[in-house]
Amino acid sequence: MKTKYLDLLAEKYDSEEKVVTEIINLEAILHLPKGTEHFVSDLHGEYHAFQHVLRNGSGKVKEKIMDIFKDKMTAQEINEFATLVYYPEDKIKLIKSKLTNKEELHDWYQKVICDMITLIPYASSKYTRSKLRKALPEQFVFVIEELLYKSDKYSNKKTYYEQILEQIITLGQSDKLITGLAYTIQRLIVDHLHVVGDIYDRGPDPDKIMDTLINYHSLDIQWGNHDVLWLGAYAGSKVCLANIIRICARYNNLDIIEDAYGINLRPLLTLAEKYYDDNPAFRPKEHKDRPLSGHEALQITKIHQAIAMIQFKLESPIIKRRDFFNMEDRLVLEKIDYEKNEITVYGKTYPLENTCFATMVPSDPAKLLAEEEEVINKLLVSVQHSEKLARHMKFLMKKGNLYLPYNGNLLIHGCIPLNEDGELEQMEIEGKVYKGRALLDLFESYLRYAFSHREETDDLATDMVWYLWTGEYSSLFGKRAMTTFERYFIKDKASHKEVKNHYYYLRENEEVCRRILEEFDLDPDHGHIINGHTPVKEVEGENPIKANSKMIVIDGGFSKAYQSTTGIAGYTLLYNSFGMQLVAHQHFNSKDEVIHNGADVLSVRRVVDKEMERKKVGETNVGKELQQEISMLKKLMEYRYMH
Ligand SMILES: O=P(O)(O)OC[C@H]1O[C@](O)(COP(=O)(O)O)[C@@H](O)[C@@H]1O
Ligand SMILES: [Mn+2]
Repeated sequence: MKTKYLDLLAEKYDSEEKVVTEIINLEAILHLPKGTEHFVSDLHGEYHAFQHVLRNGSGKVKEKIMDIFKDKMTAQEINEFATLVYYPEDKIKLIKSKLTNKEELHDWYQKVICDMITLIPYASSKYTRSKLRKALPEQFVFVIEELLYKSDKYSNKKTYYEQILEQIITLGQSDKLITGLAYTIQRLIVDHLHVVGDIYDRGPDPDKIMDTLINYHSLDIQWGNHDVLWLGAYAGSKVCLANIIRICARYNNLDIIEDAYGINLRPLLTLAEKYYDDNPAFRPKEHKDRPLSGHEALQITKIHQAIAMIQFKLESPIIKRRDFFNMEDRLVLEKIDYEKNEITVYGKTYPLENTCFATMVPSDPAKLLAEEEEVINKLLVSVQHSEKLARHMKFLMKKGNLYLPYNGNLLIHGCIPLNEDGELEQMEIEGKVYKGRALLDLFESYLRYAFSHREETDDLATDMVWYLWTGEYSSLFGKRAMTTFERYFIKDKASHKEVKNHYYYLRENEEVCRRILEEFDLDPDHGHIINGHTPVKEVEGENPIKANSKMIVIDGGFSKAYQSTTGIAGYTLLYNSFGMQLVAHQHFNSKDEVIHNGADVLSVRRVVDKEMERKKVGETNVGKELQQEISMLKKLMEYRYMH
């Protein structure tokens, strides 16, 4: 090892005692049980449902409360207390509104603070004191530590402790303290969060989810195809940009574009008003909590058509300049017989309905009108100048990857493209053939390049981002083609079918999963593949745990739009030192219902895997890093102090 590095390290550890203390500390941590990992996916803008799952730790918070208080509290009291931990601000307000006098409130404060102080040591029993300290509300660390570590063996301090509590209450600090402690408990119960893709699209509040994630203590993200679409838009892909606006229009979510991200839709609206009218195929989806006036609905219908047509036109030149995308079938505008109003795709001819081709010149159907070009260019400027979007996209890049090997498992939103024999599918890019992990690494490097060269809009890297959204061998999409055009304009549903990559059938097979794990240098005896992306249809009896538990699919549909297909409201996964558990969530109605009725989402647990022996930090990713630190410190010890 370079002595220079050791000299630098010695600046931080400038005494023998400091080195020794750190080695002892790290060695000891390796023997603590591993922290709880929490996996979620396909959040699709459903901020409230996500918040609930995050705050209740997929049921873990209540479980810990039960462990401690089941003999001391009624079921009703446990519910109330759990709700307080999930939503402290709202619950405190509600309780206060019900209490009639100061004494009652005083007693309530006293009891609740004591209960929380009782729960915290249990919730933090896997952690070092220093880690617990970091999780405590900063302004109250001293007070809380006094209460947490109270020892009154000699009965000298009884009144001292009582006084601390009394002063907090009389000085009006209880609400703040209880709120802080509630968040401490949430944080202690989940050590690390994995978001296995698709934060964006369909639901109303992806931006709020991003803000939550930015403030979360520890997480990683595996991008989904919808996240990549947003990254692509920000990175300069006009076709990705057209797509995100189209999807927002379709789901009546243009507020995200206009209000949340401050992107100006006026030029698009002007164009839309000029060329389009009502059209049943483009009316926005209805939400019972966000009703639209007739006028608003009509406006969105027009915008939806305008941006969809721009999208289809923008696809054409990319398909033509990138032969190897192998997407000629998607040159749909050029497959239309404009006289007969029909289209021939995949060898079949269909009549078209609900067409809106006012801006199209049949002799050159993919040509953007000057007005359309101006609109999309202005939109791009607006997107790339949104401060909030910049913040969210940069975070998505910083915490995100296409896939992640973590603690022996492979986390990936979509798939590893396979051929029908279960071999890794090959793709030729710029004259070289790639497959498996190498293909994914290349995809990721293109995305990162495009992101850091936002001014380049038609280069290979930017086109590749769109390929990740919709290409046959994209690990995020993994279907033969996206039939968006057919879904709008062809009645026959057979034309809407999107043929899935073999992966989605072969992943039922243990051997296939084992080989994929090996491709990523993971141990097939212990690892699992964790996927999102394809809604698991519980109603039809589909099992999210596949291939003898090697494969777990956790897209149960947070997305309200998909809940009737899945029959549940999302899966999440927990992985602690005892093993892995899948949690199936029932419909989440509203936060208010939880706060008022203590009605928690009922969740059903299924054990995926049990550890034979409790797993320790030493066996985890973090443990490996700590071991490296220890070995450095030992070298420093020899070099500096052991002569
Ligand atoms: O249900 P919608 O919103 O029309 O979206 C359908 C489209 O979404 C996709 O399923 C992609 O989104 P997912 O990643 O959520 O599956 C496409 O394959 C399909 O064409
Ligand atoms: Mn997806």
